[in-house]
Amino acid sequence: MEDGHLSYPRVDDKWETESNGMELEFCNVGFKYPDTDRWVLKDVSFKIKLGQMVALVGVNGSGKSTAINLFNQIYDTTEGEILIDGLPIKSYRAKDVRSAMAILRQKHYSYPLSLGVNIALGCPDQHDTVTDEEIHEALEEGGADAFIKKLPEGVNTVLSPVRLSCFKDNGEENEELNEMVREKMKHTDVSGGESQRLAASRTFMRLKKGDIRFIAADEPTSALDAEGEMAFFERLKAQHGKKTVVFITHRFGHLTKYADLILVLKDGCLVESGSHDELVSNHGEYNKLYQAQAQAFLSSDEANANSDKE
Ligand SMILES: Nc1ncnc2c1ncn2[C@@H]1O[C@H](COP(=O)(O)OP(=O)(O)OP(=O)(O)O)[C@@H](O)[C@H]1O
Repeated sequence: MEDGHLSYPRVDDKWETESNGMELEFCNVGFKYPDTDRWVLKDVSFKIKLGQMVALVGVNGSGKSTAINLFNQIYDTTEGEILIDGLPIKSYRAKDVRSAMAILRQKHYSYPLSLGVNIALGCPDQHDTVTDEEIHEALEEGGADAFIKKLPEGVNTVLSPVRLSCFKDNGEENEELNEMVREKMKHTDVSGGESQRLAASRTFMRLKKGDIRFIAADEPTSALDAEGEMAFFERLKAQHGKKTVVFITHRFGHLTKYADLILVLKDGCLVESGSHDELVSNHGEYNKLYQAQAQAFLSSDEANANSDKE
């Protein structure tokens, strides 16, 4: 992709003072992954205002994560364009725009370094100036502090160490030293939910440093227990009005009801947009997905009455 020449954030009159988020606009965006023929996004248009909290919903494969990949300039649009703060995304230096974003993805990786360093790497440019206190705060915010305290080596634990081998001068492996290294390099397992808490902590660390204006969270709580999910949502809600937040979720409830705007994707098309109440009363795709979950909490009489209404 060609890099732009403008620095971000913009430094002209209006945008210099407007630091409470990032304005994002999709203008008739169409997208096919490289070397494929299928349109994954088709003629998608929407605008997200500064400081808004937006939910991106839709069934599996509807194109939600792809939209985040385009915000983050992992790929270029095939058709249409994306505007940031009123200008085409391509006119800015990609590094500047990415530095203003914190993206919490579905798949996250742990580097073969201590947990503390993994969290500090939330801000790669400044990881060596991060203090122990900041790491502990980020772990608390991501809900990872309790399980890390139980690990014998705490924040110094290395989850997946690199496998090392020791050789003698003659090129044969040195079994005695290998045994010592194996002992030191023991693999520590964490659960799916714990791993998600670590990824969230890395994102909260990123929010502490630098000028982050946009947060995207792709199914950030899919593996969390109910309490962990609620705590994470509260942390995210605290950013409302200060940063622009987009989250992808399959769980309809707490955060979707609170969102300023819900965008509903189906087969790569934006089929609905509005608030929770508006979309429920539309009786369209959102309501169908919402009711599928809500029915599980209703008594059988209420559920029957609802299905009669549909
Ligand atoms: N790298 C890729 N190359 C080709 N096709 C891809 C690639 N990544 C995703 N796709 C396809 O694009 C479509 C949209 O995928 P995407 O991950 O955006 O959906 P999603 O709505 O986020 O799904 P989910 O709810 O399952 O996470 C899917 O059909 C998927 O198979």
